[in-house]
Amino acid sequence: MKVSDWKINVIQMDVAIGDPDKNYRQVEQNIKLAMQGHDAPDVIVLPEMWNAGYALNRIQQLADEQGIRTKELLHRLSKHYRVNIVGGSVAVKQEGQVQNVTYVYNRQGERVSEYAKIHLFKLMDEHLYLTEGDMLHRFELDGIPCGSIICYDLRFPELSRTLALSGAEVLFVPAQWPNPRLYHWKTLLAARAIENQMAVVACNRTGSSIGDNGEETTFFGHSMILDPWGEVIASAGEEALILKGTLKLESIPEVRSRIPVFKDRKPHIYQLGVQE
Ligand SMILES: NC(=O)CCC(=O)C(=O)O
Repeated sequence: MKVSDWKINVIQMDVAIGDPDKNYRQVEQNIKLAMQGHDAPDVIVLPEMWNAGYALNRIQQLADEQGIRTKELLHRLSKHYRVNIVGGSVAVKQEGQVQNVTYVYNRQGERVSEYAKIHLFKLMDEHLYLTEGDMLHRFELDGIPCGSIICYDLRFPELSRTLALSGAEVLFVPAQWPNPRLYHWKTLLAARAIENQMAVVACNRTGSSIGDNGEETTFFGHSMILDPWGEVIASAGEEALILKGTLKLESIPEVRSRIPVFKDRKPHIYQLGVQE
């Protein structure tokens, strides 16, 4: 099935630090809420590290062992509601190592993607507690080629370009991107959309957390849905809500033919490096 209008719901929620039970409950409630009424979405998107938050000192105990709890929840809800779910990301423990992992489920309840964050964010000590991923993944939802990255990965244009070159037309970006870097968040999201001529769907958490070091970090929300021209289709403020927007998928080939960026690339020159 290939669709033309894709209804997206972005769950911009607070995350209770170090309290997975509360977070699994509120994710389930939010997904149920999104599916109520006549305007049900095609895709639901969650934020980064929503199961445990950045309780990194305790992450070995709090992380989802083999991702079992998260996979069960996302499988059950995507199948029951026949909705695609880009499951934000969760802390997952496998063979003693914890990674920041995105699971994606299609409407049939099948897991179609698993991606571990590649660039760990040193300002939030991720590199001290987590193990980085080493592989990008392209997947399809409703016949639409998609890719996902996580938060700090957004600063590395190589990832979204690699995904776009592999055919991805929609990029999902779950995040816990804090103050005071709102300008970077908005600008980088628009840049990734414009340079890759792809739609970008970004889900940032809201609220605040007191970390293990006793410091409070506040998150500004501002989840966004952008079209492949970089225009904002929908944008949230700082409060918890479900951001709704519709992607017109036919605009992707239209934008790509208007300015043929991909045809105009010169990879043989990029590979030569820089002459000094
Ligand atoms: N959770 C993250 O990766 C945060 C990234 C961030 O805040 C940034 O400025 O980059």
